[in-house]
Amino acid sequence: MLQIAFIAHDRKKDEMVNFITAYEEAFKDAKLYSTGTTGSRIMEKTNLNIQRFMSGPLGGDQQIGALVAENELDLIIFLRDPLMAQPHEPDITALLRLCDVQGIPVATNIATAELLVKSMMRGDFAWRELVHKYKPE
Ligand SMILES: O=C(CO)COP(=O)(O)O
Repeated sequence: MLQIAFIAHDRKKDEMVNFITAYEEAFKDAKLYSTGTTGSRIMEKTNLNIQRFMSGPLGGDQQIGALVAENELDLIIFLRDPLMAQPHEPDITALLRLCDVQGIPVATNIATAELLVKSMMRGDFAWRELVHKYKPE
């Protein structure tokens, strides 16, 4: 089962909710995670069940980062706000760095998110199942 995380900064939350609503079917068989407020907003508008972590500024990005460090996540959709400074910028940078360490597909804008989700729907993420299967203990 694919494991996916959703994160959106405040001014990107509507875009995230609209996107997930449009592609809800594609996410229904995955194990889903999110930061606190993003997850609440998505669950209000969809039937998806999401395991929510802390809100981003309170450590949610770091909690998702811990899953990335263990190579547990297969896809991250992280709609960042490029025009607003965040108090927890170091956490955001750390999360994206860990995605690069593990080679995890991560979308930071809606155009990339759409391409990755379409690719996931086609089955292009099968290699991630192998990552899980052969992960060292
Ligand atoms: O700040 C965030 C990610 O950096 C998102 O956190 P929330 O989903 O709790 O708003």
